[in-house]
Amino acid sequence: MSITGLFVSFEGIDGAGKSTHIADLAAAFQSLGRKVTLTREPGGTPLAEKLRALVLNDAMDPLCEALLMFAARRDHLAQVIEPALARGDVVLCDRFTDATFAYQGYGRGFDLSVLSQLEQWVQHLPNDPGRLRQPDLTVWFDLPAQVAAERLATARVPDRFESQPAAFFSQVAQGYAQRMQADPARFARIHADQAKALVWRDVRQVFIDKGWLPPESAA
Ligand SMILES: Nc1ncnc2c1ncn2[C@@H]1O[C@H](COP(=O)(O)OP(=O)(O)OP(=O)(O)O)[C@@H](O)[C@H]1O
Ligand SMILES: Cc1cn([C@H]2C[C@H](O)[C@@H](COP(=O)(O)O)O2)c(=O)[nH]c1=O
Repeated sequence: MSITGLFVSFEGIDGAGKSTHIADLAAAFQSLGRKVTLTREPGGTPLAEKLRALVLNDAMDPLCEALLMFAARRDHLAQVIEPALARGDVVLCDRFTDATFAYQGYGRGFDLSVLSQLEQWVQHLPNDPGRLRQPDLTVWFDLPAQVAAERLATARVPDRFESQPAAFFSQVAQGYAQRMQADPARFARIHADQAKALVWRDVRQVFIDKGWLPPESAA
């Protein structure tokens, strides 16, 4: 019997708490005997990780930034995501294309129609060019920009994005809200301004409601 691959992306402004919960989700799926591919964007392949280092650290204009994000995504899809889904893995991806719309589109103000065109070019399915690869589920960690800034203040040295002002992240958050409005069935919005244990409870519940994880008592 073939197992169907599952593609889940995690989104939110920097410091929203994605990484904190992705590893626990991976463990929950592994305990069910599922093979998990844990990955991130930009990044996930040797080439895409090099592009990540460039976009996170080097000054560039918004078009260059958008092109590098999609170039990294193209390699990531071809080398990691599509093969993993074909094997039947659960792919847990820290950010995907919604981040490009939210950060480059809403944050930087870059033309959304150009981003849509790049999305068509990069994400068409290998065996069905008329369809785009999209996550089966996108978990959006929604956190006020000010709270995220406070969490990150002590956490690490900020990169090009993390050093943006709170106003930038409010625009990015608006971008995520628009993406969710355009495709509500794909999104689960998590209220990330709660204690870690409560955020985890809500994240886990989303997967239980989908029938992808068993209820707590049966786990
Ligand atoms: N619910 C929470 N309450 C308080 N602090 C939290 C909570 N969740 C995460 N944190 C802390 O906030 C910081 C950022 O969390 P995390 O790295 O998981 O965010 P992220 O969304 O992955 O960020 P980025 O996208 O920038 O990598 C970490 O120091 C983490 O321990
Ligand atoms: C995929 C993607 C990412 N970004 C930004 C968002 C973050 O600031 C960084 C990645 O850092 P993280 O700690 O791994 O979250 O990159 C972006 O601007 N556009 C994108 O498409």
